[in-house]
Amino acid sequence: MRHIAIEPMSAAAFAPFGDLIDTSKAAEKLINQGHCERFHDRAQMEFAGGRAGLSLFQAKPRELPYQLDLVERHPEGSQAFIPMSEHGFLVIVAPDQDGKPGQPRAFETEAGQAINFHRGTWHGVLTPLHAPGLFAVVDRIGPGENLEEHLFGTPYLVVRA
Ligand SMILES: NC(=O)N[C@@H](O)C(=O)O
Ligand code: NI
Repeated sequence: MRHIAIEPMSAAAFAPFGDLIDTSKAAEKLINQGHCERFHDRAQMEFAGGRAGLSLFQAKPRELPYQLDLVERHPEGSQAFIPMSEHGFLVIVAPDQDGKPGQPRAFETEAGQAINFHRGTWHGVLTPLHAPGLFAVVDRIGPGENLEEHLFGTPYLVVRA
């Protein structure tokens, strides 16, 4: 089985696929009488022909090595995964190659980080590595199909480098 080594997550490495959302860059605003830093407007979200939806996902934590059988994409909108617990999680993406996913890449976030897949980005489904696996998800609610799946002929195995 082909291996994918987990890469260190960074905004630059993830930029072709989406936004890494965290507090590493200084807050733009100090609000609430100085009691709160606002890390303002940190994701490029799209909800073509629909609206933004906020859902909770209760996902089963996975073990590493992780067998990757499938990636998917949302042609009409972005999708943000926001952990509701202080844990990192596994993020898998792939470039598009003529309508099919190219070589997948794997990242592991740090506690306190969220991600937003840009519209149409090939990605693995929500993959927690720690319980409770509870996430807020912001994505498109609207008419028409917004899910395209690709099953790999041969699965990949995601491993720590
Ligand atoms: N299908 C769904 O609601 N979730 C997936 O899009 C996912 O990326 O986990
Ligand atoms: Ni998705």
